[in-house]
Formats: sequence, C-alpha cells, structure tokens
Amino acid sequence: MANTESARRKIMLILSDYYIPNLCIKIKITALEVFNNTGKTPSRHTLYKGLKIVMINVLNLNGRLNFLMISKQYHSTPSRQKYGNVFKTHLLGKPVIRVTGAENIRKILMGEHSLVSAQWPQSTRIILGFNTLANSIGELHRQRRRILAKVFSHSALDSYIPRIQQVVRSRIRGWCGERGAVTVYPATKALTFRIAIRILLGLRATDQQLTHLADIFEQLMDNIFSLPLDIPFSGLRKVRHRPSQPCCLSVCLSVCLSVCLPPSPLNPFPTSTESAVELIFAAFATTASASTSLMLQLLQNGQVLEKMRQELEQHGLIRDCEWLETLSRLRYLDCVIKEVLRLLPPVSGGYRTALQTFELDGCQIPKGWNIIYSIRDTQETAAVFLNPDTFDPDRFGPERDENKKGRFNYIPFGAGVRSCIGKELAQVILKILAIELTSAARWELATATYPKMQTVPVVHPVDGLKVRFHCVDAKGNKLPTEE
Ligand code: HEM
Repeated sequence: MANTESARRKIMLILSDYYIPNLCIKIKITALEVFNNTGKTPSRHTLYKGLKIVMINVLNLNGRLNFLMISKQYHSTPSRQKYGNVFKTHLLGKPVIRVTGAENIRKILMGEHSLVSAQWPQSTRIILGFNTLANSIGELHRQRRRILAKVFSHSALDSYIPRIQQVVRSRIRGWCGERGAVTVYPATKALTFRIAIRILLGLRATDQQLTHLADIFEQLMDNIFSLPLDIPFSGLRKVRHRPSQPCCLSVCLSVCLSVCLPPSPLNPFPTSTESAVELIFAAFATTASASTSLMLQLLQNGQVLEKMRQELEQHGLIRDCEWLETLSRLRYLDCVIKEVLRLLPPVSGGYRTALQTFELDGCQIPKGWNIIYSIRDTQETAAVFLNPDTFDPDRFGPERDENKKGRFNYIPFGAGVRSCIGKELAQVILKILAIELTSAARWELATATYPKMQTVPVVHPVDGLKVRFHCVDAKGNKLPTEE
C-alpha cells in the first residue's frame, strides 16, 4: 500500500504543479479506484498497469481539458464584462493576464522587445523547437525574420501563384469527384499542407510521404497546447518519440524528405528543418481554418457569392489570376477575405511575457508575468464595426471602410514586429481558392443544420463542415461526375 500511496502522491505532485483543481480531484478518485478496488496491496506489475491507466486517462483528458480551458479563457465574456479589458486568469494552470481592446493591444504589440517578449506555452516551444522565428527574441528574431522574408517577397509570391492555382484546381476537381460529402476542414488542411511542402518549401515529396507527414503534423497540432510533461503516454512524448520514428519532428521531417531537401531555388532551408516545421505549422491549420470559414460564409450568404462571381466576370478572369497584381484588382474579393478573418479569426490570440513591470488600462502587470492578447475578443467587441455579428464584406469597402477608424481593432495577423510573416501568402491562397470555387464548382451543405464552431487550437466547425461539391461549366451548369 505504501507503493500505491507514493505513486498517487507522485501523480498529485505533478498535477498540483500545474494546478488543475477539477482534474486533481478526478485523478485522486481514479487513482484510489485503480489501486484500492483490488482490496489487497498491488504487485509491482499491477501497480505499473494501474499507473499506466491513470496516466493515460490523465493525459488524454488533459489534452481535451487544456483545449476546454483555453476555449473558456478566450470566451470568458462574463469575466471581461465583470473585470474589464485587462484581467488576471489562469491558463494551463499558470496565472496569465488577458488583454483585449485596440488601445491595450497597441501597447502590447508595439512594445515587443522592450515592454514584452513573445513567449509561447512551453509545450509549443518544446514541440516546434527553440530555434524557430516565433520562439526567438531580440536581434536573433530580427535576423531570422530578414532571412525568412525572402520566401514571402513579392516576386516569390508571384512565382507561387500558378502552382498554387494548379494544386487548388486539382483538389477541387477531386472534391467534386467524391460520391458523398467532403469534410471541408480536413480537406483544406490536406490542401494547405500540400501547398506548404511542395510550393513554399519547394520539396519534392511523394503522395505517400505527404500523407505520412500530414499524419505527424496532425498529432503535433493536437498536442501543441498541452501540459509540458514529457512522460510516458503524454501528448508531448507521443509527438517527440513516436514509435518507429526519429525522435523529434524536425529530424523526422528531414529524414522523411532527406532525398529531396536540397537543393531547390525556392528552398531556403537546406539546413534548418526546424524553420521548415515552423512554417508548415504556422500555415497548416490557420489557412485551413480560414478556407473552411470562407466556404461556410459563402454557403450562408448566397448574395455575397453572387457579387463575387459578378466581379470575376467583370474582370474577365473567371479562370486566370496569374499575377499578384491581378488578384489585387479584385476589391470585393479582398473585402470578403477580410470579413471572414474578422468574424472568424483562425488564431484567437498571442502569448507574451512582461519584460518589466508596467501599467495597462489601470492594472499593474508585474515583470515576468504571462500575457495573452486576444484577437477574437478585440475584433468582436470593437465599436468601429457596425453590427459585428453580421457577415458584411462591404464594411471594408471604400464607402464605409470601418477598419480605417482604428488600426488595432482588426488584427487577424497580429501587428508590429511579430506580425504574421505569411499573411500575404495566406491571403493569396484564400483568394485563389475563392476564385476557383466560384468559377468551377457549386457546393451545398450535406447536413440538416450548420455546425457549431470550435475555437481551439484554431477556429473550425465541430463536424469539420460536411459539404457536397459539383463541378460546373462556365455557364454554371453542373458537369457529370468523373468516374
Ligand atoms: C489565415 C492564415 C493565418 C493567420 C490567421 C495567421 C495568424 C498569425 C498571427 C496572429 C501571428 C502573430 C502571433 C503573435 O503575435 O505572437 C502569426 C505569426 C506568424 N505566422 Fe501566421 N497566420 C496565418 C498564416 C500563416 C502562413 C501561411 C505562414 C507561413 C507560411 C505563417 C507564418 C507565421 C510565422 C512564422 C509567424 C511568427 C512571426 C514572428 O514571430 O515573427 N502564418 N500568424
């Protein structure tokens, strides 16, 4: 029994470190059930088996619980109403200051490197690696950003467009060829993954390698916000030490793709697979989330889709958008993409640590404390947006341009020195997807009602959004499904 007690204490110790009260109670009960129900002192084997069951429960539950906790943090409107735009809460068991509102966000985002410093949760840092852009600070961050900026330059983006269009076109044809419904969120994740690997990184991966890597990334995303416990059965251990896999993701990527890593004129990562992992990670779920939200909004707002179609016809480029400059002439399409990212921002917020004690909105933030700046809440509550719950792309049009009334009310890509380095690329992908869908396909909801949305790790429909696609000709007539 002494063994049992010490094992239970060990678990409690680990958990209490991360202070999750409900989970602690649950574990205490489970541990007692596992160890005491036998009515006798367990053997080493039983004890180990029991511990294993407990830990699996804890850690599986932990993943979901963390998501729930984060979700709750981002949606704690009552707390915001009660305590204002800056208040203290807990995330992953640690105290954190949550910040909302354009003025407060401005101070945080413009204070990077002096007032605050980006600091992702420990699990994210461990999984992605410490040498990535998002995890580097100060001069190192500036240098890395300068190097990476080449991948996203105007000429680089121009060169990606025809190939992105090719990949998107072929994927949409595939969706139209499906007999049943397509689940949009995983389908767009596969699409962005393919674009990131083949076009952005210029890697020649086979379909089999792509599927294998996508599977690993999926697991990575599932565990990106988890307790930083590298112990058996934990999310962290799963992604770092997959059986029959090299021991970490970046190594895994390089081994899987070793035959095709160097050299490619577009591949700026002959040595840094960590950077490659980071870019795929940053592009993967975010762009897929926005793509899914785009399709959802176009399903729900037929008049917007019609207006987009008219704009494409006016420009005579229903099917050809070869250059960045051509894309930028489609003003209404630009408003549609902006509105999708306002109403359903894929990333809920960003993580910072206070480098010095400072005051924000009358509250003192002590040095060393964690801060989350909230994108979703800020966009949802910004007074500059009229009827904020309505999907209304014209709010970004030249006549109203509500966004002009305050710079930090609209921040789907963050702002300042840490703003999203891939934002132009993300917008290009979304625009090409919208053009291809509008001109070559029709899509309809395959379920009786629209799905609810989930917000963590990025915003997405709970059922992934089930849709039936059909190919159409230039006049909008349905084409027979290819066998
Ligand atoms: C709709 C799609 C996307 C959204 C909504 C989005 C959003 C964001 C946000 C909000 C940040 C800032 C986080 C912070 O303040 O700490 C960020 C940073 C970043 N994003 Fe994106 N992103 C998207 C797509 C992409 C793509 C396609 C790439 C690259 C291929 C990318 C690469 C990055 C990187 C590397 C950073 C870190 C920048 C730094 O720390 O200097 N993102 N993204």
